Amino acid sequence: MKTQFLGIADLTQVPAVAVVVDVMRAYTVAAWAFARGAEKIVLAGSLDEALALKARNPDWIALKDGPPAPGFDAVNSPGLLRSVDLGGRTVVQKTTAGTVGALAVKEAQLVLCAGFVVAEATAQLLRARGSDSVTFVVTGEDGQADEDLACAQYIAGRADGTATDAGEFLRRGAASRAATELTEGVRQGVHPDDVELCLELDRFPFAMVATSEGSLMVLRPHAMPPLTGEDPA
Ligand SMILES: O=C(O)[C@H](CS(=O)(=O)O)OP(=O)(O)O
Repeated sequence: MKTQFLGIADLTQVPAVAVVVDVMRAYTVAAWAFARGAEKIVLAGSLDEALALKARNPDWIALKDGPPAPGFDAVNSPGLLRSVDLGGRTVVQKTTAGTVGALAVKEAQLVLCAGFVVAEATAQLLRARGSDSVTFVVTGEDGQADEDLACAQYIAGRADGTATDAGEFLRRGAASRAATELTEGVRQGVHPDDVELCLELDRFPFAMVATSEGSLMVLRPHAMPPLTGEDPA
């Protein structure tokens, strides 16, 4: 499998297959939203768009990163979201890096959004699709976020059968600047368990697929069957 790892600003062409990685915290949060029952997540391009969508659909849950803000129902924290019942709800998510990265590749034939919590399911879906060329979008820190790059490299390895041990990749996530900022209170809208939750390998058995639905980009879970027999890696 041919792979490239690019920051959002480095995307000069529409990739055929894109895996948008945001470990801390957008796509860990998205996975938790689905685990808590959300039907779908609309990825908003701006705070104004998120608020406009919420105004048109008052039963939707508007979520943003940073501190709580008027008009929004939730923040971008897996630790805070994990106790919220989202059964059947639509979430509108706007974050600094993760949602921006997905919207930057919305023309791709296949867009997956990922973090460590859905790593194996994401790799499994890439294998199932027979993807021979995959662009990983490293969303954080202008493509330099090591938790995102580590997760992307791990998924790439799992997808092409070369990676077996997640330990070093997870250690890089734990040592990343984002982890430090979340732990030391630099970022806002944080629960003390957020870093640990973002580094839970394969917590969920689904990949997350983003598709265009009318003018919106919509993320949905894609259940993957449990692996049987030989480990493909
Ligand atoms: O919520 C997060 O941790 C970040 C926001 S920031 O880097 O703290 O400004 O958003 P994300 O898009 O999930 O990386």
